[in-house]
Amino acid sequence: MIISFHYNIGNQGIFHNSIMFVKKALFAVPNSKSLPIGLVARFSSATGDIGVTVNDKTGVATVKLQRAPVNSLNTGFLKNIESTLDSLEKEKARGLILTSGLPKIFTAGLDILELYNCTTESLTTFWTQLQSTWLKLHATSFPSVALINGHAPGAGCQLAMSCEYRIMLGPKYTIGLNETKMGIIAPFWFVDTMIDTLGPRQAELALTSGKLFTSSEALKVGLIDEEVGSEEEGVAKAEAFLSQYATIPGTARKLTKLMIREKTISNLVKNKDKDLKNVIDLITSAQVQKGLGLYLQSLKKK
Ligand SMILES: CCCCCC/C=C/CC(=O)SCCNC(=O)CCNC(=O)[C@H](O)C(C)(C)COP(=O)(O)OP(=O)(O)OC[C@H]1O[C@@H](n2cnc3c(N)ncnc32)[C@H](O)[C@@H]1OP(=O)(O)O
Repeated sequence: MIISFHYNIGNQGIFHNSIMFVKKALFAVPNSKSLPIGLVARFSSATGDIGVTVNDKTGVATVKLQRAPVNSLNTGFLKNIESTLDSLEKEKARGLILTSGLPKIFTAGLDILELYNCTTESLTTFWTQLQSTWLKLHATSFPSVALINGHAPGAGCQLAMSCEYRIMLGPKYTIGLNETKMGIIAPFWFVDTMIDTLGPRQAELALTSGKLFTSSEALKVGLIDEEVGSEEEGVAKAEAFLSQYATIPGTARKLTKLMIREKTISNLVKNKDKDLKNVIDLITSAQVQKGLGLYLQSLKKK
């Protein structure tokens, strides 16, 4: 049986039971409103929706990001993602498939509106939430797969790299850390994650040029693990990857993962304040604000 719900941890919490014969919801939904089974509810919200579907045979949760138009990551949406991960940890999920519920976009990365014309206070709230959400995703106790079913620039690539396995739908979409193209630099923990994923040589080439890789280029350099031709194929491959862990003792698996990721995680944990200061200094500078304004305009002109 599959248990599915949709939730949004803003003021308008949603519990959307779309599948009949639900015996019990596996996950507690903070601030949620119960709705009659079968009733479809949609609230548009600045904090986005997260659709969670749990396969109760395997314990694997599929988490679909849904914040139209491009799943850009603002404070509320990041908080929503973090709360979802907390629920999955609490309920001892056996695996995560992180994907998008929108056509063509995995996530467009950071919401540039959180960076443009921001105050030091709003940027601090935003960036602290980003650090916190990323630390949760990077250190999940359960295995994670990013099913990249659309473009994944900037922090979209960062979220994908933090999953343990990446499957990307080809051939139309791109993925990468494109910060230098925007005249900004990737934070050191994005850089660390890319070095962990690609090795220093390919990471340097990718980061200095702000390269957005096609799926086949990404496969070649090891930014993704598999390229697929359809979402169905992607789901099947993700499930196959996760199924190998059914027979591996969870604690041994988790500790091994954390040992490998420890350096990158503790680099951020120890240097959170320094990271925040770097971001505030860079993002609030007149030059970067001008560049971000032009970048936003260029996106809107298309
Ligand atoms: C010292 C450390 C400093 C740290 C600095 C911070 C690090 C940065 C990490 C980041 O993640 S920065 C963001 C990186 N992302 C991008 O550059 C993506 C930009 N967007 C696109 O390339 C395209 O929009 C797309 C994702 C390929 C989708 O293309 P599509 O043609 O489908 O849609 P659009 O018409 O372009 O966009 C629709 C709508 O969304 C707005 N939008 C797009 N991306 C963003 C975004 N990241 N943030 C906010 N808004 C975004 C776009 O302007 C359109 O708006 P409207 O015209 O409909 O108003």
